[in-house]
Amino acid sequence: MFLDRIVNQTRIDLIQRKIDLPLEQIKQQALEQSRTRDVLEAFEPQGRVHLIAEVKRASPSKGLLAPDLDPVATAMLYEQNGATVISVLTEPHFFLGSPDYLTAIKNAVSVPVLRKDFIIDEYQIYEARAWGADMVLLICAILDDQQLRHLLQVATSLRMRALVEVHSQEEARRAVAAGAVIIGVNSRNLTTFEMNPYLIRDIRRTLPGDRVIVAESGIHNAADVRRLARYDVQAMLVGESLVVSKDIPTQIQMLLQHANHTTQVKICGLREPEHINAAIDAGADMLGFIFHKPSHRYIQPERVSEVLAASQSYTQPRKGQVLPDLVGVFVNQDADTINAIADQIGLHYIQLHGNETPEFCQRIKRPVIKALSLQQPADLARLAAYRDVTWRLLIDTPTADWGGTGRTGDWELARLAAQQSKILLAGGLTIENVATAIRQVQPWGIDVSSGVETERRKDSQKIAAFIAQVRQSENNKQELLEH
Ligand SMILES: O=C(O)c1ccccc1N[C@@H]1O[C@H](COP(=O)(O)O)[C@@H](O)[C@H]1O
Repeated sequence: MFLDRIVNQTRIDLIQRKIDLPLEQIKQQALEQSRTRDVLEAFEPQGRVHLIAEVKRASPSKGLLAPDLDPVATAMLYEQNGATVISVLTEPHFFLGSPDYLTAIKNAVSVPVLRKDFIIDEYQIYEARAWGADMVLLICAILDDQQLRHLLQVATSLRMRALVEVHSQEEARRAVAAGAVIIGVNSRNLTTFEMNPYLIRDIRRTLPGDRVIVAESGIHNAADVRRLARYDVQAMLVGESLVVSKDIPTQIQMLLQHANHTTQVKICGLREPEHINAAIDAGADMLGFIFHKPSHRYIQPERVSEVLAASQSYTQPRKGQVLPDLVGVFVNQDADTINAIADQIGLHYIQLHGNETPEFCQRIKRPVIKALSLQQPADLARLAAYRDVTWRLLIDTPTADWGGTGRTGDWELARLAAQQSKILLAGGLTIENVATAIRQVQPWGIDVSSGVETERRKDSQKIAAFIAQVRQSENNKQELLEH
């Protein structure tokens, strides 16, 4: 198995390196280095997704990626185009890395540098520092609890930061218990090389809010990074899609643009497989199901699994396609019922569209989208009480029917709300008005139901046209930013 092979090889290599340069000497070299560059400072401002750009020639899962790559020139290009941290492979056998690359890169850039390697011994941390690294990778899968704590403590004693990598809930729990501040969720299983793009979503919501989360592996395109914006990661670690790119600056700008300035789209009130297909094929980010019985869009909870199973796009996504997240919409139901339905269907978010209080939101065991309506500027003050106990706020048109009425609200008030919080804008959005809404309100996401229906039934063509319109308005925004 790969992980065993690489750890064995690392042990063998270490024996020789420790003979060539004993621990006391490498420690001395480490201590003689100038101050580390602080990764956590580099991750300011919070609320945006930073890029850790990786310099690697090869990987065991993909083979030779970029045989002619110039490590220093590539790292400089990364920095010039907005990378916050440079990750450097130093492992020579499987990744064709080298300590020399790390030192040369550290001298050529002004951002922090990560030693990306299979660290199993404190000696390697002193080495990392001696070579110039500001941060080290610690992989939970190859360390027991005692080793993890010890290596974290050695890194801290050298004023280095550690990126503690996990690939399961159990490893995430261990990382937190060991005191890891920066936790990387690797979508790739290092034993089988299998990818699980949904792992970050599931692990993210169990991690304490005060940890810095890094998404690792398999980050290639706009849809990949749009998802990361939903999981509130502070950084994405990207290697392969950069080193194989023919145009690295454009690839970096695309990743950063879509991770930080894209508009999330939720298509709500779905009840039929063909409309789920249409939403997925068009690139919807979230699918909403209404569990409010008086609504004509009501769907029985047990029916949701059936319609998803009958949706070909959901059960057999195209290669590389990542499925949208599932949102359940509830109005003034009790928390136990909501939590039970969420578990039963596997909902990812709960939208509360009634009079639910901030205290009630805290009883929901999934990230909460709280719908609020704004009638006058004074109503903006109500948002504050919900901000810390919800995942996102949703601004909908005030109506007696709670929502889904097809009526637009006050976009000026919504714009003010969007300046304070990441909001979803809902209420009367249509193919015709959505571009204006995005331009005027600048919401984090938009939510539509009536506007993609014909005679009270979802309309696949309208769903596709609506999402295309949103993406088009983003392209226009990008062009405006560039000129
Ligand atoms: O759509 C419904 O029937 C509904 C019922 C009760 C609460 C919320 C509901 N829908 C939400 O309303 C907006 C969509 O509004 P519109 O139809 O586009 O005007 C969205 O947040 C839905 O989740």
